Amino acid sequence: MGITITYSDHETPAISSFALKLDARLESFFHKYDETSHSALTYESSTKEHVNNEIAPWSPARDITMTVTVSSFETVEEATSHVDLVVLEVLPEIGNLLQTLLWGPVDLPKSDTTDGRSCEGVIWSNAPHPKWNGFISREILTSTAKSSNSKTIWYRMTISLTRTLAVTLGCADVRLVNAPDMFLSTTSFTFGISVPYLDLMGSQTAEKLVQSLANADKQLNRQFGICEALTFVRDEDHFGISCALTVSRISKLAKPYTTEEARRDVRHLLAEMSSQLHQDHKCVTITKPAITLSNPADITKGLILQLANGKEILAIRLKKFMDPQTTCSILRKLEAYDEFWTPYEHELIDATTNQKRYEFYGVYRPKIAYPFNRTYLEPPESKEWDAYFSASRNLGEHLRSYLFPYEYPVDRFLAILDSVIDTNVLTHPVFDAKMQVGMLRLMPNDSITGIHTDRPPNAELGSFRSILSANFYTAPSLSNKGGELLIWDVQMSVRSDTDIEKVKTKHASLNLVPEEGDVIMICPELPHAIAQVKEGKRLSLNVFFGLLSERCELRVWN
Ligand SMILES: O=C(O)CCC(=O)C(=O)O
Ligand SMILES: [Fe+2]
Repeated sequence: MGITITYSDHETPAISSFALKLDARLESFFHKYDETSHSALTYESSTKEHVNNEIAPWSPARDITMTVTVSSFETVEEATSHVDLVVLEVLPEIGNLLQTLLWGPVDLPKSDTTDGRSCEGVIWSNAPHPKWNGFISREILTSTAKSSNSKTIWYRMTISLTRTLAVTLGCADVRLVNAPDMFLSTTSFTFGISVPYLDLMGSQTAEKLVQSLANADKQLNRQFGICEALTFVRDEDHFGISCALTVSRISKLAKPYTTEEARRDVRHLLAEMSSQLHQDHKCVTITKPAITLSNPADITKGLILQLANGKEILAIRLKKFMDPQTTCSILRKLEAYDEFWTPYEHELIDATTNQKRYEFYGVYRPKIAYPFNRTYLEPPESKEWDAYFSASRNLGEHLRSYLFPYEYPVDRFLAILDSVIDTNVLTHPVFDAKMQVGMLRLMPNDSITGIHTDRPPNAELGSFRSILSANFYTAPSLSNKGGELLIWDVQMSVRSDTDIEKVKTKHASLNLVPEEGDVIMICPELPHAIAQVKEGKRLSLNVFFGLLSERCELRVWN
């Protein structure tokens, strides 16, 4: 059994001293637990690993997130025979322990019990803490699928320290392995809320905000049978207080959380907050959501159109699209061959002179893949175009053959997209040849990309109303290991360096932590960057799409 505690920011002195104190107490508890229980408990804390690592200057992370994950079962039989024991012994023990260690026993009333619409036995309580200015929410959520004889239990305690930092403590997740229906149909979305700093000066706004979110949050739980996490970010330079809210719906019916529902909930929260804060709606800004789909079949044409130009949603994540055991691990074998890789340079085009230059952003590509951006602004007879089309096999074909008998994940992804919106590999109109599809991108430890936008300047490719990109992530969970995908919800004039300079002074609107096997689609015309890789290597596979101006169809290339 493994327990991992991760802290997102060690640089802040308040956080590091808090983390070290908690570490010491937990370590001694886990040591005792090892001696008295039949199962060994391994304990890891991120404070041990990354104390000196730098946080990307624009990283919005200013909170602590500690996650305790308990997963000790390999087989259904084993899980079934132990689950009650584990739930009874381990969960209350860890939950109560963390609570007691930090603040002494607190009586959390089981104030709300609802059978929810789609899950059973949600116990949710939220209590103000007697000693300090904050609140604790504690959820025990169980869900039983009778058909598959499976049971899922979540336990989470969230502790928010008003105005200073937020902590999510103890997400103990006991999963039975034969419950694929349950996990396939879990859908969530994330959005951010921020309140301008001025309003917080000398006022009680922050406390009220916390309270109103807690109330709204309670209602959301009641309404949908969802579990959620709130994190608050204190950002003194720009926004004041901001918060990211992740809402997940657990539905046996595989019904995705629609954008309409997300919007309705955002409106609901906004109204709730405004009335409690006596504030004008305009003072509260709400960032657009990122949609997470656990089942790729839930993708729709509507979602893709909402992502176009970053107009309505900022990202679509397909969770665990690729199999870690096969596709991801086979692709990751390539990391070891230094001779396979060469620097990939990002193009920079001066908006006034139309001159291009290339800059190394810390990303490597396979030598056998000729980068399409080398052809930018080059005439058809140039050596760059010749190099792009002359290879007998392009990288996509190499990877398809390398992965055989496992599928090339881009093929399945394009087939799924094609079932909802016509999707074809772009045939270059001048060369009458198919473009390459799929670019591997390797970022070693410490690398970091600048904030950039992507749009090919070659008009002959077609007329596109929006560019989209999809990234397939092969690394084990990147959480707390850096390499987050940061997106700024700022509409740019085409290739404007001044706009990018302005963006650099702002915090990202969205900070996505890619996990092994995920695919994340974004609109790369919005400024985006990859935060510093802090551990291991970040290997991903990237594809670009153009949404045609005249027809609702996608063209694909790299
Ligand atoms: O690897 C990523 O997360 C983002 C890659 C990127 O820059 C893009 O999709 O345009
Ligand atoms: Fe990009």
